[in-house]
Amino acid sequence: MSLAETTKAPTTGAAKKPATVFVDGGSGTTGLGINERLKLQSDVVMKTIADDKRKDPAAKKALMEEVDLVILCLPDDAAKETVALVDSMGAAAPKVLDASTAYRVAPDWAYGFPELTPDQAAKIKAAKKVSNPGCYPTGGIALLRPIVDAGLLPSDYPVTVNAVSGYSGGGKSMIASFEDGSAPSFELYGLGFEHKHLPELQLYSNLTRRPIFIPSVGNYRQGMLVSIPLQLDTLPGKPDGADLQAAMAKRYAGSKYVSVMPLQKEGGKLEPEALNETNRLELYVFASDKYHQALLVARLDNLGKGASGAAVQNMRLMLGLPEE
Ligand SMILES: NC(=O)C1=CN([C@@H]2O[C@H](COP(=O)(O)OP(=O)(O)OC[C@H]3O[C@@H](n4cnc5c(N)ncnc54)[C@H](OP(=O)(O)O)[C@@H]3O)[C@@H](O)[C@H]2O)C=CC1
Ligand SMILES: CC(=O)N[C@@H](CCC(=O)OP(=O)(O)O)C(=O)O
Repeated sequence: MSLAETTKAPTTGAAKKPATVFVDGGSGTTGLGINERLKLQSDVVMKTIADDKRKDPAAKKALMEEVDLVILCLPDDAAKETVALVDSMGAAAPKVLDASTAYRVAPDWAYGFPELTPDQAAKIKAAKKVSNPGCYPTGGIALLRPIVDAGLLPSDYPVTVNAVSGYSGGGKSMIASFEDGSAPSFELYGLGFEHKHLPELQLYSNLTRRPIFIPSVGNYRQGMLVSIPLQLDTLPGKPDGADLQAAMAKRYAGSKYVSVMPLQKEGGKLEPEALNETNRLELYVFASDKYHQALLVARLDNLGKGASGAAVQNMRLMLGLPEE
């Protein structure tokens, strides 16, 4: 057994000493958010890399030999490079949690949405490699999967997902363009029907037909709404809003971070920033019995349950630590 192996903390049950974590890409938007959250956790120790070595593969590898888990907060190509390093480490390899898009539909990775199904948290806990979900899919999948599983929405239904995000969702370059005034107040994007979140949105919602996904970004820093309109009389069995809300409430009963809100029949308003700085996700069903129409809406912080908050939730599962 190598020296590095002997330094690995147990990953099941309560750790006897603090677990060790390295955040690769720790100075980016998602990495900084994770660092802020980890400062509040006494059972996890962060190992940091010298600033002038932060893109040096040899320095990364040496650090990864010392830690139980590495969290990748990198662009996709850089994430793939670090995963190749991990794969070359044999038994000394740490567990990997990747915040990029690179491995979200890879069959040998666990998808890091613990609330997806009743057994997903156990899969994440047991996995060596976990992909942290995209922010928009977190909202879309959370709304769709329970109603597809319940048979209320056919898996080949023509689903449309609309969403708005704060500009921090685009990382350092988008933040700079909004904060220097060069970006518009609001814009639609992803208009080529190719947004990088579509594969995971379709796969983990259990949809056989590719959804239409139209994201947008507004001139505010963080917070997101993901909404899905439904013509209820086109669904087999003609469910009403209460049926949809009940299926979601059943799936997420007892969840610490996902809340299914009471059925909304009086209309109203929703703004995207209410859950900022939390790891929470709220799910709403707005419905009209008169017109047989419904709107499903997820509200979350794109930097919280949509990125860093979810990463810390997954990290704790992977390290065998209790929920925060
Ligand atoms: N922002 C968000 O809401 C979300 C982001 N994500 C994902 O998380 C990942 C990071 O995104 P985000 O934090 O927004 O991006 P940022 O652009 O804010 O940060 C990326 C960081 O990675 C660093 N970096 C780039 N290449 C390397 C390398 N080879 N080795 C070490 N560090 C490197 C960059 O440094 P430098 O600037 O010096 O190149 C930068 O600090 C992406 O894959 C993104 O898709 C996921 C969910 C939500
Ligand atoms: C507003 C904005 O630009 N948002 C980003 C998604 C943020 C996110 O979840 O990123 P990853 O899937 O890369 O992890 C985008 O649409 O590309």
